[in-house]
Amino acid sequence: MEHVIEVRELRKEFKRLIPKEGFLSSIRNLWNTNYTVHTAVDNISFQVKKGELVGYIGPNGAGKSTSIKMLTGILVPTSGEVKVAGRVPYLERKEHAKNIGVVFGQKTQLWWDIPVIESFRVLKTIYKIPPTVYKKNLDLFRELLDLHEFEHQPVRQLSLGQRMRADLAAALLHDPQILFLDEPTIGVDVLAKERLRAFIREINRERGVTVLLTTHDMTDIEKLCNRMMIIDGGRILYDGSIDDLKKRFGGERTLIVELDEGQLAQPLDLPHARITRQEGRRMWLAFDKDLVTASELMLQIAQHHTIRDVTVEEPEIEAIVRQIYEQGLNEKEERERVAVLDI
Ligand SMILES: Nc1ncnc2c1ncn2[C@@H]1O[C@H](COP(=O)(O)OP(=O)(O)OP(=O)(O)O)[C@@H](O)[C@H]1O
Repeated sequence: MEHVIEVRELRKEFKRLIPKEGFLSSIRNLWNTNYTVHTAVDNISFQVKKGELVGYIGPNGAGKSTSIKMLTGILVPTSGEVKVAGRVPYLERKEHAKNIGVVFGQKTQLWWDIPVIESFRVLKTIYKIPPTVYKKNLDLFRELLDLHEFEHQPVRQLSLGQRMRADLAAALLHDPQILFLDEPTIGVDVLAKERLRAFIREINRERGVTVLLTTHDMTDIEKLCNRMMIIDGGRILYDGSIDDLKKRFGGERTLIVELDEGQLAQPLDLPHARITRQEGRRMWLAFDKDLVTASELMLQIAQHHTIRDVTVEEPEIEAIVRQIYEQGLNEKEERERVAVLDI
């Protein structure tokens, strides 16, 4: 299958000034040539197939925005290769722009003071969108995103959820093959999030638009993506399916059993489970699913106890990801490599 994003050994370093302190420091800083070099993206490699919807996650400062900026052509890499739809983004910015749509949740791409529909018309001219394509897309986005509610209002008057809907539509008017979404659900309420997710799913499935989604919201990832990449300290720590992530790092599941009154006096003898919590007649039993299944555990308990109710809790993706960030961060501290240059 065709790869629409190809990244090989991609690296981005930023120079940071080491400020001089003391007498006349602000003036002396004008001639300051002491820098530290910070590696924001550290030789990452990955490929994305046409039509994939990939989650790109990582803690603050991990290198997500820097990588997205290299993929969209805003930043020039320090070294390595990047190709999007067969083009090198920073070398062919104009042609590249026709292939991609970009939404930054924190910052609108629309003009603040003019009505949304006028911004769309400007984009139609900039991207030379044929009238039939423009009309077809606008009609569809009006229907899917209820744009008519606010399309004649200037962007500055819109709620955050409305603004995201307008930004999503704007990013897709020119039929791009690839959509980069940087926190598209940030700050919007639960219902509005659902609506944005439904739209992203629709354009991915129905139009085959490849999506790279950056978010801190694990529900976005669970509801939208099959594949997830975790970046930290500029390196990719995980690249695979969410199911595999749960299998590899999910560790324990929990069986919650509610026993009949008066049975708690008899101890539970379960070699492959341990009690992690108890409230009244309810017990939380952690178990490794590779050693014992939930139904085997229930049978073992039922030999000596009467079970009134039972539920199994899956490991939460949020907790797994938190664990990976914590472990990753420890490693990162060990390999902190900051070279001081005196240019
Ligand atoms: N223009 C710049 N100059 C110097 N350092 C930078 C610059 N842009 C980013 N960095 C640094 O590079 C690292 C990666 O930043 P980046 O913005 O890519 O992180 P992120 O994963 O997008 O974080 P967040 O989730 O907070 O948006 C950070 O340490 C950041 O301070």
